Amino acid sequence: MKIQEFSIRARVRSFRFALEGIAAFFQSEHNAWLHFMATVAVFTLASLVGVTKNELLALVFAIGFVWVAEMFNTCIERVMDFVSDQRHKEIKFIKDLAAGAVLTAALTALAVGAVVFIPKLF
Ligand SMILES: Nc1ncnc2c1ncn2[C@@H]1O[C@H](COP(=O)(O)OP(=O)(O)OP(=O)(O)O)[C@@H](O)[C@H]1O
Repeated sequence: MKIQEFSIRARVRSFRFALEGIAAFFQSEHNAWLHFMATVAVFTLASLVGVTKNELLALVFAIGFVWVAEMFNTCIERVMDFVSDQRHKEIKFIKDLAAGAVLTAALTALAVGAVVFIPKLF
């Protein structure tokens, strides 16, 4: 593989493609809007009840973790649909595992949210 020279222009281009990817995620996936609303709700609640810097960091990481898991899940679903439009047990395994990863991330975020908010609310 040819090693390319570092170029600010190429980096800016890659960054633009990444932003286009995020925009496409919002345009094509209803789940993106659900995550967005959940993200707004969490930060609104955090500002209302007041959180420490460490609690805020935990919330930011937990939410980012869910966003990243959902985006990779979407990539995996798209790749699988592109590879084959037939039903296949290997595709089922791959898609179910990717969905399981999202669920794991969401449960992790729920646990973080519970640890941060429950003592402040009850
Ligand atoms: N080609 C296939 N072969 C076998 N099983 C499949 C196939 N495509 C989908 N499935 C099954 O259907 C489930 C849902 O797949 P699908 O691609 O429709 O995701 P989705 O329900 O749209 O997910 P999301 O709500 O995250 O967008 C998969 O987890 C898998 O169990």
